Amino acid sequence: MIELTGVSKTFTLHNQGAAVIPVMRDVSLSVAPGECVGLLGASGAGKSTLMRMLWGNYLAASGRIIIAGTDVAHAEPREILALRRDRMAYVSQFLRVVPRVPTLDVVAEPLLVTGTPDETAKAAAATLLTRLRIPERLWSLSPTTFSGGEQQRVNIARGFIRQVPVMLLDEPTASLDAANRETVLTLIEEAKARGTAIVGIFHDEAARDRVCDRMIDMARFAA
Ligand SMILES: Nc1ncnc2c1ncn2[C@@H]1O[C@H](COP(=O)(O)OP(=O)(O)OP(=O)(O)O)[C@@H](O)[C@H]1O
Repeated sequence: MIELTGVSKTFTLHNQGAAVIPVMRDVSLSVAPGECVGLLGASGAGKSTLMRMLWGNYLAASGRIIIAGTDVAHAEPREILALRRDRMAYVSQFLRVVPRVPTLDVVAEPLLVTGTPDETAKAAAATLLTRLRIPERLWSLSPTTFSGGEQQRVNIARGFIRQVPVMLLDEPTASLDAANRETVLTLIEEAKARGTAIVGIFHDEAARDRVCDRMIDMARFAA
């Protein structure tokens, strides 16, 4: 479902004398449907960079990154957008939303854009918001003023509302209390059981031990 072959990445700092920073080289990795792979490595090892490459935000200097049939290392922007719309979800640590859009709509949006009827999408959003303990009185408000943990749960609800073949998770349990952390780990287990291939960064070791089938140490790919 996710297949990386010979991937390398360098950054060129054009505003600093075109300094070249090699970040990783020769990354080969495959993640099967239903498998969860955790990225390990010291700060600066390239975990976030790899996630951004999988998401199609950063180009690779070389290699192939095949995700659910699309080579994101070489795809046209419209192919990347189609992949994100239909086959891949990214739960980042931070919620980025258009101001004034109600929480229920923020969560339902990934379903609405793929043609799910309004009522069905909002019912699915309500179910997830309930599971993640966001009080109903907040659903009609924009999440921009929510607490860090509330925003993270809205982000998680939005990420898990569709059943997609590939998910990227960036510290999905970082600012959560025990009960919500448990819910998120159950959501991850449910996604795996449905066949979703997952790559994640988990600083929470117990969470990592529970949901990850394998860990990949980015030190292996140091450039
Ligand atoms: N946009 C960028 N431009 C230039 N260099 C970058 C950019 N993004 C990341 N880097 C560099 O790439 C290296 C890897 O960074 P990255 O954020 O992927 O590490 P990380 O393993 O996720 O670290 P952390 O655990 O601290 O988040 C760092 O040396 C960083 O300075």
